[in-house]
Amino acid sequence: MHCFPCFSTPRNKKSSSSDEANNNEVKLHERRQPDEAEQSEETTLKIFSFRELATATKNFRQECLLGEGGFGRVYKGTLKSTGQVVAVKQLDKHGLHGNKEFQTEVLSLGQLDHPNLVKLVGYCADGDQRLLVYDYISGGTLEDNLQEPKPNREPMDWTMRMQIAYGAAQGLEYLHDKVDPPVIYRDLKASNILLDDDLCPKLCDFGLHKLGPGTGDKMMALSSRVMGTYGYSAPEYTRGGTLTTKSDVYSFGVVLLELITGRKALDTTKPNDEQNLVSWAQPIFRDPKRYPDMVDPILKKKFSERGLNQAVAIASMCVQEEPTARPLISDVMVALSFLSMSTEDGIPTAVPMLSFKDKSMSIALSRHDSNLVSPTPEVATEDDKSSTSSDEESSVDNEKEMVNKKKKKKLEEEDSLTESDDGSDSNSDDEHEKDQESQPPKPVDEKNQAQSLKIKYRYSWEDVDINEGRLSSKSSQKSNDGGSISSGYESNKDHDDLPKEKEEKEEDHTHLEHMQSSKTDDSQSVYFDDDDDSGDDNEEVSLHRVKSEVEVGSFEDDSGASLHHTES
Ligand SMILES: Nc1ncnc2c1ncn2[C@@H]1O[C@H](COP(=O)(O)OP(=O)(O)OP(=O)(O)O)[C@@H](O)[C@H]1O
Repeated sequence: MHCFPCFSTPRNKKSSSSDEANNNEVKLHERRQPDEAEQSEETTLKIFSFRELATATKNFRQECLLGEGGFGRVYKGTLKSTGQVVAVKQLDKHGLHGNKEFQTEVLSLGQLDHPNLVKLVGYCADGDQRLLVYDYISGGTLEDNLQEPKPNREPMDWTMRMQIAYGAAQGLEYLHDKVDPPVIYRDLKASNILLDDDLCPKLCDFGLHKLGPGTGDKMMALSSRVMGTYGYSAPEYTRGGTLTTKSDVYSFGVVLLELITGRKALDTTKPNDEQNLVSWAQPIFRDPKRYPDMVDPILKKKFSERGLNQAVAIASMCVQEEPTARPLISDVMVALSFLSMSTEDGIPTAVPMLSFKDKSMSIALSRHDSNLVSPTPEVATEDDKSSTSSDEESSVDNEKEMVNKKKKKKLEEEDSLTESDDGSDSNSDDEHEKDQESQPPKPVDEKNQAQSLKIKYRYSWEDVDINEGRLSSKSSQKSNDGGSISSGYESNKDHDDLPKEKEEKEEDHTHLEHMQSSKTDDSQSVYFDDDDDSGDDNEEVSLHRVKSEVEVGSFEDDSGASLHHTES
């Protein structure tokens, strides 16, 4: 897959020179990044004369016209000085800012720099002409690629679609979280996502209005004309015009749905009840058995059930009516980073819930994938609900005993296998593991999750290296056989593997602190919370190279919560 190189995080360059104009260029200091307050960046925007751009676009000839949008016409051009191919956006004159305002806005746009954003190369403010010059992106829009695939191009497969979603999420995450003040996109849609020749997505048309500082949920008042496109606009925005970063998350959810289904956000050629993609999808969200039916038929069922379930779970979270219920784009991005990985068997690795800033994403995904949270019935009993801490200690002893018994049994089984296998057992573990991984995920009994106090879980963690531009993963499980633990995590593997794997993987693990499991009022929910105020550190760990042993305590009930929390 060619797409990953452009997904890497841009490296910040240190600024050394001044911001004064130099040789037809304006040098500026980049907006401060929140995590690098003392570092400033330098970016360069070219100032073009109208004549230069007229030459580049053959005098804005019709044959160079790429299209026309809400802000004006866009032409393809070639800069005479450098030979660079560009897209020149000639802004409609009516309602344009004055020169100073325009420059201020453009200069701040020029500071935005991310591999998943179309780069602003320069601008022209000549007389009453206002033009923006962007890198030309040759692969067309996502909308065109989905709706009218080029004859010489294979239709986008499932993994490619998830990679496009992942790239778009990265661009949006940059605007929301890495730029200060955050930039609300306002008009995210499939026709504003351009694809390069490698199908790497680039968001265009962002930030054409300056946004004020946010409070709370980065709520920002809409100060200028209403934007957005029907079918993509969040309901709160359509109703009252209030824009937040969560409005962008809604639009992103619609784009993700388009990638999954191959349908348009709004398609007036369809029957009434199918015209609006979100309205059509809502009842299906509640019925996972119907998920395969919503997938783009062009994919010919070439997708994994787990990947589909999780992608639909993410999309359905994003398009929730209530903005605060929608996930953060950073969590969406993390989830998609896992769903977009190519694996040998085509089945995406399970998403480690530790990666998320917000619990809601873990909950939604765990409902769709027993690899994330899967209770084992063997130790969960009704009586356990009223257990005391001494009960729990003895339960730990019982668990240890059980683990030891299983370990013994497993060793005996392996011995007999070795004898009968004539030395060919070197691969047997791998094969055994593969067999188990290929098993369909066990359904999650959510009720049982919430009620059981002595649920044992094992956690399936991933080893991810996003920084190097490639994503690799391996799964491992680990249990706890010591310490006052009353619960752990469970993957979709059998418990029988547990002790052996523990021995094999133990030295690889670093410890992730302060994980809790709690029961909430909502009997459907199991929360995995980060108890540490410095949660960001943990997120940082999980985003980059996650090797963690997770140990989980449990709440007894809502009233007399007895939280057990052990670090080892
Ligand atoms: N940097 C670019 N490289 C290549 N094509 C581009 C570029 N920017 C815009 N285009 C193309 O120019 C056309 C007009 O784009 P523009 O973004 O102005 O409008 P739109 O996305 O069609 O509508 P809207 O204004 O509602 O977003 C589109 O077909 C778009 O794909």
